[in-house]
Amino acid sequence: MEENPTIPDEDNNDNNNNNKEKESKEEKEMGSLSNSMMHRSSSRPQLDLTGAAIQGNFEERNPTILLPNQSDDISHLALDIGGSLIKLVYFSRHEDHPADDKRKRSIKKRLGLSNGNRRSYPILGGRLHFVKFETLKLNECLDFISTKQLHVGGIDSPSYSSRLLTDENTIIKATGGGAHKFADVFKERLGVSIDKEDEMDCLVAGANFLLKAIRHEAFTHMEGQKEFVQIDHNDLFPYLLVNIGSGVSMMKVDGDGKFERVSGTNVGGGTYWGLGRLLTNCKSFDELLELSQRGDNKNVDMLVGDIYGGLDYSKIGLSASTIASSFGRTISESKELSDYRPEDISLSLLRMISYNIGQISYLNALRYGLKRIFFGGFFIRGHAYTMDSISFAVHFWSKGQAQAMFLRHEGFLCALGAFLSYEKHGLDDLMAHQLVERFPMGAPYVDGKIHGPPLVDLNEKISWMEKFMQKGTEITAPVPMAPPPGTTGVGGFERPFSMGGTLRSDSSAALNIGVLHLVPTLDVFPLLADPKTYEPNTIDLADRSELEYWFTVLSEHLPDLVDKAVASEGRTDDAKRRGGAFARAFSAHLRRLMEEPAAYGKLGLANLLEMREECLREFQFVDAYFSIKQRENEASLAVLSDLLMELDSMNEDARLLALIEGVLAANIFDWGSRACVDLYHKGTIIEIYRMSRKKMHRPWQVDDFDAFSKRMLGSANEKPQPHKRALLFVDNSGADIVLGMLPLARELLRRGTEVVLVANSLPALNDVTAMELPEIVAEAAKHCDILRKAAEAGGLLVDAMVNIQDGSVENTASVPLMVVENGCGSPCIDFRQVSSELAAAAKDADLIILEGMGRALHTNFNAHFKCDALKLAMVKNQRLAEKLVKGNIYDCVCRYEPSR
Ligand SMILES: Nc1ncnc2c1ncn2[C@@H]1O[C@H](COP(=O)(O)OP(=O)(O)O)[C@@H](O)[C@H]1O
Ligand SMILES: CC(C)(COP(=O)(O)O)[C@@H](O)C(=O)NCCC(=O)O
Ligand SMILES: [Mn+2]
Repeated sequence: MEENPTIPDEDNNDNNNNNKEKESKEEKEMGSLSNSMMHRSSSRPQLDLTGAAIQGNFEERNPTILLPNQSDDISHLALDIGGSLIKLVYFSRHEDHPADDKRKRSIKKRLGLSNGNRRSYPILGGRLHFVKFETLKLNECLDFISTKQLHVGGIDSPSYSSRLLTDENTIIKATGGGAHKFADVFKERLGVSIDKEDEMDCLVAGANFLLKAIRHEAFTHMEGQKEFVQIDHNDLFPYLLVNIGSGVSMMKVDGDGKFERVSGTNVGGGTYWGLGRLLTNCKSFDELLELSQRGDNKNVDMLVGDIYGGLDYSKIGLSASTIASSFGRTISESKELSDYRPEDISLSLLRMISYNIGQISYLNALRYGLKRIFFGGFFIRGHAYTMDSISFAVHFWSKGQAQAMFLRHEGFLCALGAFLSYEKHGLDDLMAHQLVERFPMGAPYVDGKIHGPPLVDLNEKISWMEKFMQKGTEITAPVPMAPPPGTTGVGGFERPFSMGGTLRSDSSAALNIGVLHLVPTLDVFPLLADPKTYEPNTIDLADRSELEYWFTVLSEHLPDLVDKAVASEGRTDDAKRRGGAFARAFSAHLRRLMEEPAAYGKLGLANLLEMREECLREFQFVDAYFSIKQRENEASLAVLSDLLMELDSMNEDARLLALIEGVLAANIFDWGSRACVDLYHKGTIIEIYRMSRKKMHRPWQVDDFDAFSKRMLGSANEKPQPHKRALLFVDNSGADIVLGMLPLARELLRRGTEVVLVANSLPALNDVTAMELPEIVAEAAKHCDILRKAAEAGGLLVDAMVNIQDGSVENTASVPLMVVENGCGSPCIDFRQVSSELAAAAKDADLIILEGMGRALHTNFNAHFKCDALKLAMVKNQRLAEKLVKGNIYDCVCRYEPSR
């Protein structure tokens, strides 16, 4: 029986019929602008609860709940049934109907993006889930598969109706010994046939896929430090792959499908767990591993010093603390097993096995001249000390020539390989930029195991959260450590680093993998100067003081955010409960990341800010700032014509300056900044905007305005060509977009530059979304002919679009103003993963303008582009201002970098 309370398996079991009803009611209430956004949210998986029944004993803590009519996902499943664990990889695709609104259709036509010019993927977006069970508990695994109906149908099944009955011919790919051993059980229990795939083929296919497709898959782990390794696809082979499962396999991998099993050892994970269980009476693997964390193996191991009377054997380079013989000390004393501490036994065993595997691996790497060794298999279990021990052994025996690397999906290589062996799924072509890993409340906390039945609805997920978080705080508390043992190393390795104070409890920090979202429509932004070296984050949270600072900022902002989110849904009881759950979930993620910053891959500030938005969505807050955004848009639109008149009365030079000032001043409307939110209590939107404009004195803290102005306006005797197309990455709603970016867009249009407004695909804080923009532009166009004509030409005005049939007829009176979505739902932007429409729009662009702190400072401040780039932002945080621009809060950045 698992210790943990019932927990969700992933992020896809969280909707219910109530929410469907709620959404449709809100859709009506909120009118057309929100329509399509709501649609997005309802594209989340829906659970059909009709006919749901509790199966088995009602008294049981975690009864299995059967959902006979569950029609959420169409799934595809592959298994690796090993000697110790069953690993399951399954794919889910919810019936997604991406809003095919007019804007999208029109922009697709305009940019020549038809569905036909991309390759067609049988998997058009979906998610890969990773789950494991103990092989001894095969029944739990079968129940899980049958509850989730994973064995029914496949990715090509058109609908649930075709899945009602198990197809006699349903075939599931499986590998591992159990694929042979348990084939009959699968036939009997689930009515499916097992299609056996070769384990070694799968192992290598899985490893190659992960190394190619997941950006932060491989890492080194030395002396407690985890560091992700950027793998160059062209320089991956050959390598040694060591899979430490129950037993150990060592493969020399020369390419896709090209490998040889060069060695192995029978002393592996099964040995540690089996022998450990006999010697310590532990009831679970994790318990055994946790014991080792408090162990001191010098009580069990015979050290060089024990043999040499406390002296080093320096002639052959062995210190007194070197283990001469694992468990060797137990022969010389007349002690019983019960006289030894289980902690010491567990540690001694763990080191014996890890060193042994490390050494054999190195010898094989040496034998075949391989520099890199990747370690996989669940023996490693993301355990810091195990990885340190293996790394040490490889480093020690190779005298620093070889390096051990580990894989985040360590134990799932074979299962993933089996999954990849299905033909036609198109997965093998997926690239890193088409995969987004998310860490819903569940995945990181369940350790890939299922501790109870899948949750039926969001309500249940929230209850679980309430229970689990209480327990979770216990679990995530630091483990009290015994004083670090002094003399337990192999030559010079006095003690493994991770045994020191920073050790975390591994019962909460087990599998650091999330759910892999496959998004084939994502692209690398084509205007990045060098995609290979591009790093979006300006702030690296590997720096402890940065992490602590931003942890505090985000934690302090949480109550206000919850309040906004709950208010955005009318403060209903349901919203309040979800708000509480969101706060708990996000805090838990923050705590987890404070414990181990690299737990979910390389961590930058942008990842934290995105995770906050994802967490809100997980608890079905569609748009927490919806009404605030509307209010600010209205207030700003009301004064737009006055502003435009004022601008039009200026000469060209003064106007350009006023426009840039206007963008910087209006960037103050940021509901993500603590300082700004405090300001809003002090005046109306317009008052604050005026105050902000008044303070816009040049020189700004970063001030390349003159260079930009020269490029735009030239000098008296030289008038430059206008840019052909500008991409304006817009930020916040209200004054920011209406009084800042739209007037700037208008100026560019007036000068004959096509303008593409690039906005978020999904809401984040008070950022304006691509869905909302056409309506805002339409309103603004009422005050301005330039905007109207350009918006018409760009197919943006709905009325106009009706007349010109989907915007296909060009209006030659003006260069077009267009809107594209960026593919993100975050206040920041990662240019390695943008929407295909943005990538297409970028093709003809020769100017990009990034606006706001999220997109121009937290991310991309140091990014280089192939075209001219202008980065505009007000720094709304004191510490960032000091660090980044050696200035103060409310200073401004106008950074202009001509094309490279
Ligand atoms: N929860 C667990 N239960 C049992 N063994 C575990 C667990 N977590 C990690 N392990 C370790 O992982 C090993 C199995 O690794 P795995 O890669 O799944 O191999 P196999 O395919 O042989 O089952 C076990 O022998 C044990 O050392
Ligand atoms: C979330 C944000 C990046 C949004 O800024 P924007 O891109 O809208 O200019 C920014 O508000 C932020 O960094 N806030 C946290 C810092 C603070 O509260 O001081
Ligand atoms: Mn913003």
